[in-house]
Amino acid sequence: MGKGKLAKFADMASYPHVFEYPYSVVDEVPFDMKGRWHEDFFRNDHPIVLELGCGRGEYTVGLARLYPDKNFIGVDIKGARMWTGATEALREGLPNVAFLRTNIEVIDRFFAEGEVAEIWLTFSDPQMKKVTKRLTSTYFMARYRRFLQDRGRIHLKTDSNFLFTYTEYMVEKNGLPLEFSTRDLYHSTLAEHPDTEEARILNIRTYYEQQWLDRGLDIKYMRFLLPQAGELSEPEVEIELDEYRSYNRSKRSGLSTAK
Ligand SMILES: C[S@@+](CC[C@H](N)C(=O)[O-])C[C@H]1O[C@@H](n2cnc3c(N)ncnc32)[C@H](O)[C@@H]1O
Repeated sequence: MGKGKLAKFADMASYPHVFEYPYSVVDEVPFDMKGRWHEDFFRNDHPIVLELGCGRGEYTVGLARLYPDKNFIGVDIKGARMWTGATEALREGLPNVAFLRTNIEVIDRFFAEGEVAEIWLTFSDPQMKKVTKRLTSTYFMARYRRFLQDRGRIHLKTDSNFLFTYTEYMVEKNGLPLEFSTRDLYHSTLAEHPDTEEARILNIRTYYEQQWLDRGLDIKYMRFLLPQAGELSEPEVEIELDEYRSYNRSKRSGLSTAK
């Protein structure tokens, strides 16, 4: 039988590579490692890559295996999910993996200016009702800028047409350099070049990704850079909502488009 939540939480509290700072304690407990992840935890100067909303941490662990010369930190608020990746990394003895359990809204409290090289957003909730909750909104981009290197790379892998379309508009409106974009990952680039490094990276499948693939949905992927210069502005566009999300989402607004 699998472990229950309490046993997972106990494991997490004892893991040396897991840092737990949910919103409720973040004001009271100082975080001494801001600006010191290289020196105090990884003990190298390799680039740091975050997976925001990592769930079970498939990308954090999968990328860490592929790139021993980079450091990976999975971030999520759900400890029982994160336990899976954290336990795998520990069992394999991966020295380049950490997990941070916190709310992404306060992510800039944990990293100093320029400390992070790349961000992965994997199957993030599209947050169709509220733009400031969307992880690719300019609200979050402004936060990422506080710790991401100039022209740091952001990867978005998603099933959501809404989130992908919104992000395309956001990138275009702000003139962010777009490195790559596809609306049907597994029937285009990867199928044509299965042996490339890019294919190895993009073939890592997350828990949510597998569920959407099983339903026959196309997986979308884009990669863009976030320069430090220039003011960011929100795109004012109406985007069609993802209808299928109503299957497993309890509340819907009844609208068919959103900004
Ligand atoms: C749809 S799941 C995707 C999980 C994983 N990336 C995957 O593909 O299987 C979204 C994840 O983001 C986390 N999340 C969403 N908003 C968050 C926030 N503001 N702060 C921390 N975690 C958040 C949730 O807890 C959840 O695990």
